[in-house]
Amino acid sequence: MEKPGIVITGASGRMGQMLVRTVLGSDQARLVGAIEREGNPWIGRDLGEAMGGAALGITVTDDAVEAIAKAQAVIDFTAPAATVAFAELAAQARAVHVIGTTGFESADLDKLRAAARHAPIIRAGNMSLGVNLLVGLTRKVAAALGEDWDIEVVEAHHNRKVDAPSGTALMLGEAAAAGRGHGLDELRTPAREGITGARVPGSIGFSAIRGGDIVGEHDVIFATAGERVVLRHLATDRAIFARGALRAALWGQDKGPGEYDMADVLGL
Ligand SMILES: NC(=O)C1=CN([C@@H]2O[C@H](COP(=O)(O)OP(=O)(O)OC[C@H]3O[C@@H](n4cnc5c(N)ncnc54)[C@H](O)[C@@H]3O)[C@@H](O)[C@H]2O)C=CC1
Ligand SMILES: O=C(O)C1=N[C@H](C(=O)O)C[C@H](O)C1
Repeated sequence: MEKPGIVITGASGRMGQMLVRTVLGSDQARLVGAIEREGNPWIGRDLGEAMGGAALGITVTDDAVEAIAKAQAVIDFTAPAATVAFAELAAQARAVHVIGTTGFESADLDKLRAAARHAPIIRAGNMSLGVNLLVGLTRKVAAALGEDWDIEVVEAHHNRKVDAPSGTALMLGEAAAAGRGHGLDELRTPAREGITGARVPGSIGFSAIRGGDIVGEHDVIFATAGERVVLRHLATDRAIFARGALRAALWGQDKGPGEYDMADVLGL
């Protein structure tokens, strides 16, 4: 059987370039297209040359319709509005859509759900094995510890990140809330500033640090009188996310329409 053809969106971005290298290094997939947004200086250039290497014979395009029409999978780490538009195109092409983009509003998620009626969508705020394991641990620890244990999620990222809390922090917060039998919306504390009043028992708080080139760090802190438990994941290389995304694209090849996440891909 022919190897699945992969199109990468946001190809000039931090994750886009990592994904290009990851797919090119795989013997299980073919890179068949690279998409960037209109006006991006890479448009019309050979992808390999734009990345500072040898020509690859793939021209970076802003014609997403044409590029996605020839793909079996789209790997997409861009921005919410772009991802919603790509989801419609991937659905039309019946291509697997792997979404790493974070920062969605609930209206965006409704549109992704609609697109997933036609083709598989695999979406996760973090594609790494370690974080997806940590999600399960967080759920268990939250369930085991009573409400006298306060839960705080602290995340740190590079100074170019545009959304907060991170997608990963929200995954961890959702897992903690689920461990306590709630949805995150019921327990989430708004960002703190000024006279906030004392902590609401049972609530889940989030803090975001932005600086330098931090790839991604997440702590889930369980704090009670006299002791703390801290669950931590440190990402030091974006390759972990790209490897997870490619694994998801391959896993999705024989799946029917629907919404999936990395726990499905990893069998967790
Ligand atoms: N789920 C995961 O494991 C991970 C998720 N992310 C998320 O991926 C997203 C991208 O992150 P970075 O690569 O660091 O950002 P970036 O800013 O370096 O790259 C984003 C790229 O998307 C392109 N883009 C934006 N709108 C577009 C459009 N309409 N059409 C085509 N291309 C478009 C931009 O031109 C840019 O090249 C963020 O939401 C981030 O939070 C990042 C790392 C891991
Ligand atoms: O923007 C990033 O860089 C990252 N985004 C994801 C998130 O929002 O959690 C995953 C990772 O932490 C890197």
